[in-house]
Amino acid sequence: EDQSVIQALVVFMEKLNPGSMQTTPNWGWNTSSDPCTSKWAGVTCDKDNETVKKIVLEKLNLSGTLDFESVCKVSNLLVLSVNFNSITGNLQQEVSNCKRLTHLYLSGNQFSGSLPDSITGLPNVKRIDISNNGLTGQLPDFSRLTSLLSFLGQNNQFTGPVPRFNYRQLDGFSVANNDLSGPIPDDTGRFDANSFAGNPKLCGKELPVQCPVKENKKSNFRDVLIYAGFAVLGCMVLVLLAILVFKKKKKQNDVKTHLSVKARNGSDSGRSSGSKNSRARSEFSTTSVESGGVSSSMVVLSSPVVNGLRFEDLLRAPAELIGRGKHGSLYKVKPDNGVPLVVKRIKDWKISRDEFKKRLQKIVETKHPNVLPVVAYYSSKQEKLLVYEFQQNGSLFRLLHGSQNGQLFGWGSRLSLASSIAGALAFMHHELKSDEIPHGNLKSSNILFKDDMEPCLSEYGLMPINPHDPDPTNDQTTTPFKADVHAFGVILLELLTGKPVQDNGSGLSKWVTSIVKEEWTIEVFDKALIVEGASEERMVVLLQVALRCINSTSTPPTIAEISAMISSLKEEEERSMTSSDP
Ligand SMILES: Nc1ncnc2c1ncn2[C@@H]1O[C@H](COP(=O)(O)OP(=O)(O)OP(=O)(O)O)[C@@H](O)[C@H]1O
Repeated sequence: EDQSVIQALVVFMEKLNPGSMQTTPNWGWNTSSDPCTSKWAGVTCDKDNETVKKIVLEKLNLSGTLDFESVCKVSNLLVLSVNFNSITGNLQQEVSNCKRLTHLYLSGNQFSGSLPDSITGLPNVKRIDISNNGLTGQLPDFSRLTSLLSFLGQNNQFTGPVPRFNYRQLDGFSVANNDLSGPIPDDTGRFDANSFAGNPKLCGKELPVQCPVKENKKSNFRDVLIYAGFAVLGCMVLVLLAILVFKKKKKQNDVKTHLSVKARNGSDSGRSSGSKNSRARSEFSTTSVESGGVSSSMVVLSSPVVNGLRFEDLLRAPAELIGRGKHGSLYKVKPDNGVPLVVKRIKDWKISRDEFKKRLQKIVETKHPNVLPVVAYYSSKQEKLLVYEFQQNGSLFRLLHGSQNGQLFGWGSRLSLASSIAGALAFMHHELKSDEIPHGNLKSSNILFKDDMEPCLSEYGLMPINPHDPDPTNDQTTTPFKADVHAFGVILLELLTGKPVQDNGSGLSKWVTSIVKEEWTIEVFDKALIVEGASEERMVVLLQVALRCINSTSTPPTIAEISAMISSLKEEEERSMTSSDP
């Protein structure tokens, strides 16, 4: 580090009253040594040992004041933690000089005074923990901080309203036990009463104190006029909308009638029995019945699940649209006295009937207990239908991001799911390599739980492989099999972070990679896993496996290699479970 920075750091430490700490061996923090090469206590530097990146001084009985002006001279400082000391005084507004700071931990001290507004000028800050201090005054508007992931300000004496944040983006938030007042903002979403408790002047739906309903009895003539104006405007918008919807419907209907011209059973589209599913049914039936003599084109596989199912039965049964993805729609269908099924309808797949049939035969032959079998399929020029058994226990996506947020989905189960799915995928890749049939659309909504909660891959090999797909994983050097490995890496990240995936997982993998670079890896893991006390060491290993799937450019590992790594990790986990008993 620069001599001037070293000097600033020494001043910073002096103001913290390190007292007897200075005599501990390897303490450092003096002008005659370098924080990186001499490894000062609590200091972490970059890989090349050139600049300080983290300063973590927790539980050291430090009692002075926090000199941001000095410490922020470290221009690359990412992490500053002084949790659990006895530091006093105000928080200087120079905190905002630490421009690159991502983590600020000041919990468990005796800071007083108000939080400087300048804190909202830290463009990269992700975690702020100022809980358990004696801070007062109003909290500033945090909505500018678009990188913020958590704010913990509980157990202080803040007053005034609950400030604005990008609540939807936060995974941790608390202002409990302060003296805040007024309503809690509408968009706090998944933060429950615990995040706000202990503020007697706060009101809200989930709090003991309800907000008063605003009464507006004295509406005068002007108000009436304004409302009338709005009402007229509203009506116009509604009429416009109705026209638009009507037009669209008409267009759709045109297509349907066109498609259903050849329908043998012309009554299908009009058979509205008055049940609530009738609309969905007609949509499914009319577009699917397009080809005459359909029975013969439907291949029903000899599975007890669909014993004797005929195409007509499928069309006659009530169908409910449950998904409309990039490649087609998904319907839940309950045939008379049969088990519930799902029908995937894929449109515009440029594949000949023969090729499709051959492909499906291959897929059907390749059976694995963790791959959901196709129970019937049908192909016509315009569309392909694939039938599976409906899985009532839902998908991995739902388990991780549904109402329970993965709370009850522990580390052991996640690791074992990863191992089963990797194993299944490795098997399928091995068997279908020469036919060049990868999964093609691997994601957490395509991992379903069977009745025994064993995970299974659904929709294997269904996706049209389009060479012009702008998908970054589909460049020339990337075979479709490699794309599966990449997608599997993204699923591992989802399991580890508990965060949903958008844009092909590139956002999530960038985020994880950046945090791992910061050497603050624990930050990426799902809180539920940390709370559970999952082995950090093994989570890090799985994270490295995930990053290898995602980041290897030229020669990514094969799924078989990945599968082997995960099973040995799982064995290690199992061994530790049996040996850790006292
Ligand atoms: N066999 C099944 N049983 C129960 N639910 C299913 C079954 N197959 C899919 N689902 C669920 O139905 C929903 C819609 O599935 P669909 O395949 O249309 O969506 P998607 O996977 O997001 O899109 P796409 O596969 O077209 O990219 C998903 O939540 C999926 O988990």
